[in-house]
Amino acid sequence: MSAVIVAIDGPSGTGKSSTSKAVASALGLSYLDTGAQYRAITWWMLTNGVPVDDAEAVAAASGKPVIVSGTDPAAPAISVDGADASGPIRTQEVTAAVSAVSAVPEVRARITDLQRSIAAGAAGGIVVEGRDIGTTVLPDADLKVFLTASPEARASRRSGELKGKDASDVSTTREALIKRDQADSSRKTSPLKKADDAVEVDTTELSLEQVVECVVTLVENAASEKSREAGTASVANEKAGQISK
Ligand SMILES: Nc1ncnc2c1ncn2[C@@H]1O[C@H](COP(=O)(O)OP(=O)(O)OP(=O)(O)O)[C@@H](O)[C@H]1O
Ligand SMILES: Nc1ccn([C@@H]2O[C@H](COP(=O)(O)O)[C@@H](O)[C@H]2O)c(=O)n1
Repeated sequence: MSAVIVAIDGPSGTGKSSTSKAVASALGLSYLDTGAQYRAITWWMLTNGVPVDDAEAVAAASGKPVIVSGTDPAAPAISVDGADASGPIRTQEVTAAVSAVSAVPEVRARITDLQRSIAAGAAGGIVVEGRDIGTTVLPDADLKVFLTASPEARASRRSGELKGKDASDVSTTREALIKRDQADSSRKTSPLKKADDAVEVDTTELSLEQVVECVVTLVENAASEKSREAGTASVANEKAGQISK
């Protein structure tokens, strides 16, 4: 399969991470969780005493943390200043603060550069998931997918995940998801938005396996199309070369 760049965006809890990891594993592609990077910078702000609601203070500190993301879908990794951050970035404290930090333009500029350089280095192709991948980070991606699901389905999936760890009930989880989506959709810089040329997949009534199957097919079709276009271009170049001889 040719080295495809796949952008998967959508609101919280629609299945972006689960789907992206499974699709990347199935097709031998790299994987990048961009939400983890925004969580990592937020965690750094919190642990270094930067007031996360003070956009100027966040902007001034945004160049300080060294964030390194792994791209193996079987073992997604993220470190901040050399320390493994995969656990700490999933706390409720980080989840509650991440939308404020990710709305700061200086933070987005820095993380976007990082994401583009990781995607450019993925020689075998990559699945990149987030909120603004299709619209801003990789507007020339070979395939853009926008996952959606009803707030009820998303809340019930998340509550199932949190059982035993957190007292959140479905309705509290639902309100928190909606609040985060509103903040992410209404920020000025690169808001959460479906790209005009993205394929929308409503996962409300689908199992994870069905979503993965659907996206794998979309990626395979995009890869075939890319190979066909590359073949057509090389034949055209060859003909142009013969004519100019
Ligand atoms: N189609 C599906 N059916 C049932 N459960 C699903 C489906 N897709 C994902 N899930 C489950 O829903 C939960 C949230 O999925 P996931 O973390 O992949 O979503 P996400 O869009 O990446 O969320 P976030 O943006 O908040 O990180 C997980 O527990 C996952 O196993
Ligand atoms: N491309 C992205 C990805 C994420 N964000 C912000 O990070 C938050 C956490 O994302 P998760 O996928 O880990 O839940 C998210 O709520 C956004 O604020 C972003 O801005 N752009």
